[in-house]
Amino acid sequence: MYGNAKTASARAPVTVPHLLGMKARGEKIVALTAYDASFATQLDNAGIDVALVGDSLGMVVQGQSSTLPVTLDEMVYHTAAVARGLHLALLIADLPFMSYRNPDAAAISSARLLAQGGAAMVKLEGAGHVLEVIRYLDEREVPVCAHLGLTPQSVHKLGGYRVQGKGKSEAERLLADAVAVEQAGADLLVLECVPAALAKRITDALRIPVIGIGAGVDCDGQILVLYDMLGITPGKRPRFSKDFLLQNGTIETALKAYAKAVRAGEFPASEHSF
Ligand SMILES: Nc1nc(=O)c2c([nH]1)NC[C@@H]1CN(c3ccc(C(=O)N[C@@H](CCC(=O)O)C(=O)O)cc3)CN21
Ligand SMILES: CC(C)C(=O)C(=O)O
Ligand SMILES: [Mg+2]
Repeated sequence: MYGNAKTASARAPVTVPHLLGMKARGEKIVALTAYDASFATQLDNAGIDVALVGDSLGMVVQGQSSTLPVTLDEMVYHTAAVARGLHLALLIADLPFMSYRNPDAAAISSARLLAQGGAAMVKLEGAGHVLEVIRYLDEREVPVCAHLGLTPQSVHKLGGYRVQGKGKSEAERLLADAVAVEQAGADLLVLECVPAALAKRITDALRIPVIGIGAGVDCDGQILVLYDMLGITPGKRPRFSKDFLLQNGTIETALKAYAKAVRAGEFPASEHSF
């Protein structure tokens, strides 16, 4: 049977070494975003492995048009709320825009997310100068999730929310960045909106687990924005998302159906991939 699908009471909390073991054993990692305590408990009850307090909360909770306005105070607030409802899934919190602009800022920001927010890991976007930040945090025992491909905090440079790594040189660059973040000490990598074939190459090249969103079925795990997979995000939803509430009727069964589909390699299908 799949790794973490036992009843909540029988399961042990998910840890960083546990996720590495899951990759080694070929068990898919199931992740979702969460922004409050009530949904956090729903995630735990459904056997979700990883909960991310994403800065996507700026868009789906606050109604902003990008993730850039989200502040560290807001991330700490939501992370602490999620932590109160979460006892099993590994809790990751996004470092918001500019909160990791240099190693010192990143350490101060991460300390707040871990100490006040109760997160077990922080997530940051990009490579380049961010490699030095990852190294600095890793040396200070802060678990780090890297995030490459479509990095929403770079929306103004990218020119929109578009698939990344399409050309040959862009693909090689992305693979090199992925190897570099692992080398710098990242414990996990989120790969967003990249062609499925490239995501598979990157996943095969890395020792650390790769969690995909719009990155095809061959990643070590999947993540979606919770409100997208419950069909409650207003307006246009990304093509890679799927409404699991529609066919399942309750939030509990929708979350369980998502977890089951990811573990069976049935989500994402080709229509959710690039
Ligand atoms: N509700 C929500 N879901 C998300 O997945 C999400 C957020 N918000 N906010 C932060 C970022 C922004 N993301 C996005 C937003 C839009 C697309 C999008 O519309 N993509 C096009 C593909 C464009 C192309 O083909 O290049 C799509 O049709 O899905 C993708 C990622 C992912 N993240
Ligand atoms: C979509 C995920 C990976 C994210 O970064 C967020 O929710 O902010
Ligand atoms: Mg984010």
